[in-house]
Amino acid sequence: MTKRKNKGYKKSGNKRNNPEKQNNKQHSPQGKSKGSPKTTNKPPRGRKGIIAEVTCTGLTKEGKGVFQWEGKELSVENLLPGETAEVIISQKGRFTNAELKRVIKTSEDRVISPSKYYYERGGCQIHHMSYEAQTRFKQHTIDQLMDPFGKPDSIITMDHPYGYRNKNTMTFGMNKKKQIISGLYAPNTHRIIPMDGSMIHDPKADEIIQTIKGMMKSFKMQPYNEDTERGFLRHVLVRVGKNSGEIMVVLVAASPMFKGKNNFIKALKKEHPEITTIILNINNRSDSMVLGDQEKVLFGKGTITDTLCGLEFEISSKSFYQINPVQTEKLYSEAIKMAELTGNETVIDAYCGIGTIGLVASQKAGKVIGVELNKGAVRDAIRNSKRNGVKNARFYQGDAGEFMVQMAARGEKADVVILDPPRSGSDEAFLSSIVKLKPKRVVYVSCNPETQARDMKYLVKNGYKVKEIQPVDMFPQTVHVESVAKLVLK
Ligand SMILES: C[S@@+](CC[C@H](N)C(=O)[O-])C[C@H]1O[C@@H](n2cnc3c(N)ncnc32)[C@H](O)[C@@H]1O
Repeated sequence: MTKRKNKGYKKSGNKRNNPEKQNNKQHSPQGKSKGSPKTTNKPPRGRKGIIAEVTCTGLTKEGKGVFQWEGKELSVENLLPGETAEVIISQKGRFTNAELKRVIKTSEDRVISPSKYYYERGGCQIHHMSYEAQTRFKQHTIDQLMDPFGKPDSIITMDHPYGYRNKNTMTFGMNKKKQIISGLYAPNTHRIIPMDGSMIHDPKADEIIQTIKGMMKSFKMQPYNEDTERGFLRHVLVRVGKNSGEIMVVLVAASPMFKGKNNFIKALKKEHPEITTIILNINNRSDSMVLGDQEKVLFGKGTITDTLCGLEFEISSKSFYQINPVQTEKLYSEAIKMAELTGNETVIDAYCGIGTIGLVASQKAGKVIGVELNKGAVRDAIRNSKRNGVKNARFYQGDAGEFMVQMAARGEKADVVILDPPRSGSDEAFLSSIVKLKPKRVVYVSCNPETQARDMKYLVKNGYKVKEIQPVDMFPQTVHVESVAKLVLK
């Protein structure tokens, strides 16, 4: 658990200016600093900007440093509260953009990130913050969002907040020198940031992806080009069973015509005998979905197995599986505690994925009913139920809201509802059915506390009371927070 301090986070407006103890170390994201800062009140249009010296007064929810400039509140990546810095300010259309040039006074919360992609971020928006400061930031975020319901507990932190992701996806492309690159898309674009790994990825998964990149040239395998719609390999997804050691590699290609397939697979297995299954996924879509519908197993059984909370789970390529298994065990244990199961209850596991929460709950419940939209995940859940010898759980495929409406219409009963919806949260059909079914307890697990708070507001208006909120740090180095809340029928 971490100490609860409130340092320089942005509340509303930009009134806070809380420079903590600072030193005068210089920190230059672009390597060099040139000349003295200039300021004018009109930033030029386009890429060239003007340089301004600013002081950071808080953080946005995306983890960007907030500062005032010419009467405007702006934000910039990689700047921390209390720090002064030179920023490059430019105008693009109606938007004023800021880019960090160099930090003049650093905060005691700043750390030298172990990532060599320090300024490219790749999803780790706050890896320049000490882990202690990250957890303070997250606690503050959740405290603010949950303010209408009471004070959340202290966030459950991770002992080793690196290398935790069990699923890595890298996109392939070509740089201007016609060299093959792999990396992550820059936020909100399809521009690839070349990276050969990340501090939060499983290192073995990164290693396999780099091997594939290295093999592409000799196998004359072209990366797919979205503009010309030519080429073959779009992405590589690697899933690692952190406890079992099993590894799945998914080659996402634009076409099923895989020239030299057998030799490629043979060579990859030779380099990485630890790979237990290889899948070819065909994605000829033009949207930003990584996986297409069509799949062919090229080697192994097409799934991996992992253990979680003492149970075994079979996972297929498209099924959701929590990406941080160490913290997932803590999260699930909180959720099960909140469910207060005595062995007799009927429990609904809504948005159940491959059945993980429901199967863990089944050991302490009378009966578990799971519902999930993704057909493959439901197949996995049924298989997982059998694999673990669970006799009191049933899994159904469908929309959780519609399923609950039908349950309510049939006058069925549920004692506890556990829901774990996607980032967009639940919907009115689902929530209004909870109100009709009247379970004694609702345990709401969420990776997006904003939509969780919105849905909890509905339940509170309609007869429920929030008893406990437990944040869990499932995504260290990023701004995301997981939260589990217990609501009881008044
Ligand atoms: C955050 S995941 C949780 C999965 C599972 N509880 C776990 O911990 O692994 C959300 C799940 O909701 C499923 N889902 C999304 N929309 C849904 C809907 N309308 N009805 C049912 N399931 C849905 C997704 O396929 C995904 O498996």
